[in-house]
Amino acid sequence: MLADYSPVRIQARNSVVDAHRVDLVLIGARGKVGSAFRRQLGNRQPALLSEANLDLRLLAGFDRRGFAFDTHGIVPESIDEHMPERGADDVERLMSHVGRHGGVRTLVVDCTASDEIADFYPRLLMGGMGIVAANKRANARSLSSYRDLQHAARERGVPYRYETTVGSAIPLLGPLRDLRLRGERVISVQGVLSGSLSYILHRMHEGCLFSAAVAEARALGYTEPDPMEDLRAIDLSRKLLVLAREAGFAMELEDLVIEPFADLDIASDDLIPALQVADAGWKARIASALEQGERWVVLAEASREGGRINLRRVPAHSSFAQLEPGQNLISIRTELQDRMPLCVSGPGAGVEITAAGVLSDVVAAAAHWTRQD
Ligand SMILES: NC(=O)C1=CN([C@@H]2O[C@H](COP(=O)(O)OP(=O)(O)OC[C@H]3O[C@@H](n4cnc5c(N)ncnc54)[C@H](OP(=O)(O)O)[C@@H]3O)[C@@H](O)[C@H]2O)C=CC1
Ligand SMILES: N[C@@H](CC=O)C(=O)O
Repeated sequence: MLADYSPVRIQARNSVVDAHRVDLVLIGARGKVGSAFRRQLGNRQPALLSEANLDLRLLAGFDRRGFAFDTHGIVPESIDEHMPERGADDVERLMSHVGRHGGVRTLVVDCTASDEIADFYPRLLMGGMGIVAANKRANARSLSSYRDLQHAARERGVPYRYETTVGSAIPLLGPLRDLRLRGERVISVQGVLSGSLSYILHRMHEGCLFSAAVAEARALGYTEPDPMEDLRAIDLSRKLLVLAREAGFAMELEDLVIEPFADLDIASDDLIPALQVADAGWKARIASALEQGERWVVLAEASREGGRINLRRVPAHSSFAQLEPGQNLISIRTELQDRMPLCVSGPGAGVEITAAGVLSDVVAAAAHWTRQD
């Protein structure tokens, strides 16, 4: 039996006796998105109980360093730097505990950027647990492993949602799925899909140096834990792969032609000073585009034939050049929406907005799951 480790245990909730309970296990509990998610969850728990009859309990939260668990639920904001150290087999024991409690639905919320955690997904889904992920890794592996996850979720009747993995909280993957369910074939997707690169380019067009713009994007929480994943367009290629697959294109990473935004080999620790070598080159490139009435954008696009990510000069009046710093814009062409493609836009990155998108996924997953009672 697992010991209860929680720093603060919640009070018993007797007011809504018929509430539908869903337990949450939060991974990456003290990361930027994970922490914002906990704050937002804590704020919304009473309203979700009284207005939506949903009793969302944080059963456990952990990261690489710490681990908290309580069968009654943890006060989300109470997870902090004093969380007990994680033991070697804590996670394994938590998973077996959850597995034994078949009556209570458990949603695992992945706010990491970890491959190790993505490795767990098949087991979680097959074990009857739902998943909400901000982590893109699992869906950006081979097409067959992407399909296996979809299949496992369907077969076990458990939710698997990852709306924030493309376009942060912009409703994109859900509407795309709806289009396909009603039989509308997607022809192509095209857009500015990276929040950090959108921000960095915007700031450079305003006169900011490249290295300083990257530092700002990192400080604002727009970049990946390793910002080189954004600069090399690795994160963006994961997003494009997920978007293309959700659009119905049978795409592998090898089908994408990827031009890195900045192809530098730099470790995360000394990143900003090392990036200064590229400042002058970027300054000249930006000046030359502006002189011609153009702006640089990083566009990602995919169709059945393949996909491409590249840095392009576009007229300054074009929609892709007019975006706010960090904004994304995605244009979806379908059989019925070809001449006038469907366009969605909004903040493409940011800690609070991403956490809000994760919370939306959690609420939607829990509401849908418990409706089956
Ligand atoms: N920021 C944004 O705008 C958006 C972010 N996302 C995604 O959200 C995710 C989180 O980003 P962010 O919060 O900025 O990242 P952070 O680096 O701030 O947080 C990552 C968290 O994951 C934990 N973690 C890493 N590996 C493991 C592991 N093997 N086991 C358990 N915990 C682990 C870390 O714990 P520890 O500190 O102990 O290492 C940390 O708590 C990423 O996948 C990102 O792509 C998605 C959309 C937008
Ligand atoms: N690093 C990402 C954040 C969201 O996934 C980006 O820049 O878009």
